Amino acid sequence: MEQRFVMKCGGSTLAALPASFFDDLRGLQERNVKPVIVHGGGPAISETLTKLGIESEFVNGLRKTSDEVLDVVEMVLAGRINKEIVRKIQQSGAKSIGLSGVDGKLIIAKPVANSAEIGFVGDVTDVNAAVIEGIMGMGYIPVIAPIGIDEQGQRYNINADTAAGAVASHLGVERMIVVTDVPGILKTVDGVKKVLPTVTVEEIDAMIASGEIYGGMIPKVRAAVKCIQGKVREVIIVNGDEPGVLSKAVLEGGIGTRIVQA
Ligand SMILES: Nc1ncnc2c1ncn2[C@@H]1O[C@H](COP(=O)(O)OP(=O)(O)O)[C@@H](O)[C@H]1O
Ligand SMILES: CC(=O)N[C@@H](CCC(=O)OP(=O)(O)O)C(=O)O
Repeated sequence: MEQRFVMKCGGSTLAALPASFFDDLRGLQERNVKPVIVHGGGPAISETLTKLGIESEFVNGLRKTSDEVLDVVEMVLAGRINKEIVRKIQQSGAKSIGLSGVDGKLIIAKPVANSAEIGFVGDVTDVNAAVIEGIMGMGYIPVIAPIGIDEQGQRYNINADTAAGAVASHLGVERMIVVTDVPGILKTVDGVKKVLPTVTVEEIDAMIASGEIYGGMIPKVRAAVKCIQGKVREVIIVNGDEPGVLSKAVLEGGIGTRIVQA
């Protein structure tokens, strides 16, 4: 039976993902375990902004996005990064189509509550699941850049974890896998950092309050909590460096941190 999952690939790890990672992805696709990829690329956006003499500013982890910054975000995410992932998947022998949330009105967005302060940053209001399902139905792996659009045609920059969680929820997949540069959620126990195998929603709230979860991990766990409150059964946070990480996470378990309802 076909199984589907959403995979979020963070900018922290994209450049370092080995060819074997994409071979693993192809292997899953061949076993009827079908991925939908949503990617980030924060570091690459910041790098390009620096080259253009534009400073990067963040408010609670979200990039302040003027119209000028939005052009760069779209250029880097929907252009360079998106096509790089599509090329790597194709090199592994699988089929892939890259698009942004603008294409086919895939990701419908509205301004975030504090948009007066941070500009064109969006929250997802709807996902056009039929377009994604159509691409998957043709045997292609969809690769989605987190740019949203509203009914007036305005573009929005969306945090990639938030976008991935919304895609997972709207597709009603069983599982979301968040690929990043750490082996899971880390907690210091007796002075030693350990990967937590499983974390519940209550534990996450406590770890954010105590500062044990901070920075880029916050949007991940918030997106995870939101989607497991819907149809998604589990979210697994893993390190892209680990050999065979995807098939282990999907088929075997026992890797990374699983975020579960209770
Ligand atoms: N409790 C935690 N466990 C692991 N990583 C954490 C934790 N709290 C914060 N982090 C940070 O979150 C980072 C991953 O988020 P981020 O850099 O935004 O990655 P990505 O580009 O993959 O979205 C880690 O490299 C780490 O610095
Ligand atoms: C609103 C907002 O902050 N958007 C992010 C989108 C990219 C992203 O989320 O990339 P990572 O997954 O690599 O962090 C940004 O502009 O950096």
